[in-house]
Order: sequence, then structure tokens, then C-alpha cells
Amino acid sequence: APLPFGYDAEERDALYGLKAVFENKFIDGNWTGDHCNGNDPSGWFGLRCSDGRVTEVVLENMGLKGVIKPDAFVAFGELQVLSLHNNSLSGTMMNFAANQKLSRLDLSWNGFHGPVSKSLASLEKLSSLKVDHNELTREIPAFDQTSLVTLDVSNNNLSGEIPSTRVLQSLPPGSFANNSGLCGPPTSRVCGNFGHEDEPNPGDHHQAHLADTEAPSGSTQEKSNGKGSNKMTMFAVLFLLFDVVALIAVLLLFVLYRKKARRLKAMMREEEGGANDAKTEGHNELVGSQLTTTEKRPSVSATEEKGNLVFVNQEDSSFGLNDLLKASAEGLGKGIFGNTYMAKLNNRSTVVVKRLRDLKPMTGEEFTKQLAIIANLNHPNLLPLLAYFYSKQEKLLLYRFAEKGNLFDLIHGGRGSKERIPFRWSARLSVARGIARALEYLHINTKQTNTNSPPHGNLKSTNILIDENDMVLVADYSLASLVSLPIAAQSMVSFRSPEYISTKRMSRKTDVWSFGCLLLELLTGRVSANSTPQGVNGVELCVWVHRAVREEWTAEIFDQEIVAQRNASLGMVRLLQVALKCCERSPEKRPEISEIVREVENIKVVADSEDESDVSIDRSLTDESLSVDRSQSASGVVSDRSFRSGVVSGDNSR
Ligand SMILES: Nc1ncnc2c1ncn2[C@@H]1O[C@H](COP(=O)(O)OP(=O)(O)OP(=O)(O)O)[C@@H](O)[C@H]1O
Repeated sequence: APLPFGYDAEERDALYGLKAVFENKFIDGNWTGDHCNGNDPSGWFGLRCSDGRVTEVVLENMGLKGVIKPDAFVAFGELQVLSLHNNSLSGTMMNFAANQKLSRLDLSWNGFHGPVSKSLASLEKLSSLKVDHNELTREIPAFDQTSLVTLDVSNNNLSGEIPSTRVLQSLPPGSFANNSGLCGPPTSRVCGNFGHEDEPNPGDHHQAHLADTEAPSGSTQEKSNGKGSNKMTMFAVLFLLFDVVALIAVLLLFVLYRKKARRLKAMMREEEGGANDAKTEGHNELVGSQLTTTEKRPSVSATEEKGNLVFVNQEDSSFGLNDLLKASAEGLGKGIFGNTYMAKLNNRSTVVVKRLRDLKPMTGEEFTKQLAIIANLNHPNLLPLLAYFYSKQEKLLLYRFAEKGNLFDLIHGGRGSKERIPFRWSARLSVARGIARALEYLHINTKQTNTNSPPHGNLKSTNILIDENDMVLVADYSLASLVSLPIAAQSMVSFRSPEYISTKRMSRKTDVWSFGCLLLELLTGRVSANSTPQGVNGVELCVWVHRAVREEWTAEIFDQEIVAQRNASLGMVRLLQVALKCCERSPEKRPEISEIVREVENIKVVADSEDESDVSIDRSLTDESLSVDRSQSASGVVSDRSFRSGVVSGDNSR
């Protein structure tokens, strides 16, 4: 049906109002322009539209704060789904009288106070209402619409008798749990004289007025006050006695349970012959005593969760979660996906543990499915996943430790100081090859379930690692599907690409763009904006280098550290040409990764030499390993052993 002129503008204004309330960086950057751009799914984050009208607003787990006004949603006449689940929003509950099409409302896990809006009782299409884990007070409205099949008002401060409507009475008692003053069926709590409890406080009165224009109907406590109060007092005493007996029973049960659990644990220990475990029972510290970050340690119970580390290859399973919990650990850094630690296990091997946070809401099964995809990827230039751990509170990924650190440190570490270890041209070229091959493998072997998610998604120099054998290892691949979109959008490299910024769309070619930026970081020795955390300065290398080429300051493009190697200049220029193609603003103009691999491999490797004295040393460092080609690898993929430890590891014996 045609809409009254200007109605859309009201929705837009209301959305801008919400945006101002949230004061959220991601929303500020994302909610711009037209809110319902046709039916374009890449419109504003969290919105779904139909015929130019908002039908869904889903903003979950985003840490949104602010006080929402009671009339915040009156403009959304076509709204069917509203979820603000798990944020820190507050205010009295909104009035939904104007949202007659609303079928799912989820305001759970926020800080809303005042009464449950009575307007909800008039919504004929409402099928699911979740307002649990808020600070709501007073009685539950008399919901009686047959559409309502799910309701959760648990964990609030609601009070009074649960109305005896058929709909409310057919719900399980858990829907009403943990509300101190709520009574009557379907809960087992008998209604007593709770008059004083139900007296709304003055603040509530005011808020109730703001939230709901309807006057509160006669409440249960009013009915129960007066003549029958003596009877009620007796009833209350009996009720109290009943509570005390129930409490004692629960305590007894708890003691019994503890005893049994202890016996069970002892049996488990015996079975495992784990005399050592006795010492560590109840030892809850993951990755030991030397964490350099101040973050709370994970609360995985060692005994409860033992054996829940899932290994990708059984031959790696020489340790269990208990060993990990006992290991001494050191913080390596904090990334998008959480904190990363290095844990030294008793058998002296070292593993890297990533504690995941800010994940999308997903079940254990979904998590496992995603991890199985990652675990199946296998290439000499990809950092392999060793194992993972999943529990409700804790999700861990375990990797091999790459001894020689990351590419960012190789390029930029110790610049201008005596400690600086030169990073030679041949080693840089070799790194470029290793990354290109890994990326080609990912692009061939990753089925794109979500076309808006590039196979790597977060290619940058801190995610390129070097192991003890000088192998180039690409890390952090294919994790985008685990992390929640707002967090990904704030931190992942692919979200900085020209196409995401202008069209909010991404593809495999977005990885190609990130690879171009990485090549430029290798060639120029400049800190790339992609490699630095948001807010820290770095250069938008693709933009910078186009300008440098246009304005002919070519002499300034290459890193001084490699520019002196005259015999390498042809290779540098060719690699620069590859980088420039990858950097094209338009994804269609960028080459496919296979073409890039071919071009990079065709760049001739030359000995690193600046002058005569260098040659003798550098020949031994690079040549044989660099000249390894595809023919030497049965799989057609070459491990990139480009440099000896002298170059990379700090053996500065030259
Ligand atoms: N397996 C590993 N071996 C050695 N160092 C590692 C390993 N994994 C990560 N690191 C290093 O630990 C640090 C933190 O890594 P993390 O992946 O948490 O963050 P990041 O790479 O800086 O950012 P992002 O989360 O965006 O990838 C980085 O310096 C990274 O190079």
C-alpha cells in the first residue's frame, strides 16, 4: 500500500536518534546515507528493509550503551523483528502500540527498568517476547494473544500475581524465574501478602508513566490487602517455614552432590594413573603465572573439562588441557580475536594459545563446523591449527609457535639502531612468494559460503610468521566467520579496502588488495596503515605509492636497505608493478592470485650484494634455498626456505 508521504523520513530521523544515543563508533561509521536503499542487503548494519520500510532491527552483542526513549520505535509501523539482546541499554521499556506487526521482540540482557510495557499485550502478531535479565518491576501485563508462544521475563524484579490468562498459564515456570515478588501459577510460589514489596517506588511511577500511557490496572496486592490480612500473615509464616525446609533440603543435596563428585574425580584419577593430577585438582589457571597482561585468566575447570582439547592431528596430542593450564605463559599481544599467549608445556614444546572473544553468537556445533573447515586447510606456508577448545565460557585456538617472530618486526624492528638486522632483498622476495602461494591455496581451497568474506580477510605483516626453519607461515586465516561483524569491521584489513568503504562488498579480490599493501610494505619499508591498530599512524601505501609513481619520486619508493643492491633493482621494479596491479581501486582490475603467483615466481632471484665484500656472505645465505622451485615439491608447492638463520634470527655474525 502507498505510504503517507514523509513517513520514511520519520523512520530515518528515529534511526538517527538511536544512532546519537548509541554513540558507537561502528554504527557512526556504518549508518550513513539512506537507511533503506531498496532491498540492498549491504545497507545499514542490523537493519532489514522491505519496500523502503524497516522490517527488522537486530543489534545484538554490540556493547551499545545509552538511554532509549519510550517513543523510540513509534515510527516503525512495519517493524516485525526488534532485538537489542545483550547490550547495556537502559531507560523504561518502549511503547510498542504503533508496532502492530511486531512478531519478535528481544530486549534481554540489558538494563531496562520500570514495568513491562502494557502496549505489548495488544500486539496480535507477537510470537516471541524476551525481556529477561533486566531490572523490570511491577506486574506482568495480562498477555492473552494466542500468537505468543515464547515469553521470558525471568531475572527481573517483577512482582504480583501472574495473570491467569490461558497464554501465561501455559508457559513453563522457568519463564518467570528469579523475580523476587512474582507469585502464583504456573510458578510454585503461592501468593501471600506482598503488599509492601509491590509498592512501586516513586521513580518507577514516573518511569511507568513515561513508558506506558495506560493507567495501571487493579493489582493483586490491592485485592489481598484489608480484612483477610490475619489469615494472610499465617499463610506467610507457613510459607516461610516451607521455604526454610526447602533450603535445608537443597543444602543437603548439595553436600551429597559434592561428595559424589569428589569420589568420581578420584576414580577418574585412578583410571588415568595420574598421580600428578592429584596435586593440580581445582587448579584453574590457564597458561600459568607469568601472564604479562592484566586480563582475568580463563575459568576453565581443569578436572571438569579434561580431555576436551580437540586435536587436528592425533600425533600432536601429547598434552591435555591440564598440561596447558599448568604451563607457564607469556602474553604475545592482543588482536581482534582476543589475547594471544605463548605457553611452555612440561615436555618443553611451546604452543601459542589464542583466547577468542567477541565471537558471533553460535552453538558449539557451529563453532566446531567452522573449525573443521580451518583444520582441513593444509599448506606448507599456512600456520597449521594444532587444536581447539570449546566451552560456553572459553574458546581457545592452539597453534605452533613460530620462533622467529613476525614480518612486521623483520621489516621495521630496530630501524636506525645498532640492533637492526638488515632484511635483504632475496629474503623479502622469498617472503612475497610464500605469502602468494599460501593465498593461492586458500583461494582455491576455501569454499566461499559467504561471498562477502574473503578467504583470508586479515592479511597483514603481523600475521606473517617465520618459524625456526625460516619457513614463511601465513596465520589468522579464515577466522572472519567466527567474529561478530562490528568487531571485524573495526579491525580486519579487508574492511579497509576501497570496495568495502564504497560499496560494503568484498570478494577474493579484497585479499589481493591486502596482498598489494603487504608487498608495498616489503618494498618501501614504510609502516602500512593495515598493520597498525586503528588510531595508530601508518601509511595508506596503495594511495601513497600511486602518488609517488605519478609524481615521479621513484627514488623514494624503495626501502634504503635494499635499494643499494643494484643487481636486484629489476626484480624490485617488477614486484612493484605486481603490487600496483593488486592495489587497483576497482576489484575487477586486480589480477587473480594465480596470475600473481606466476609473476612473483618469475622474478629472478639474485644474490644479495651491495659490494664485493657482501657477496661471499650472502651467497651462502640465500641462493640454494631461494632457487628451490615447484619441481622439487611433490605437491607442486614449495616451502619457502629463503633464508638462513643469520638473516632472520639475529645471528649477526657478519
Ligand atoms: N603462532 C605464533 N607464533 C609466534 N608469534 C605469534 C603466533 N601467533 C601470533 N603471534 C604474534 O603474537 C602477536 C599477537 O597476535 P594476534 O594474532 O593476537 O594479534 P595481531 O596479529 O597483532 O592482530 P590480529 O588479531 O588482527 O591478527 C603478534 O605480534 C603476532 O605476530
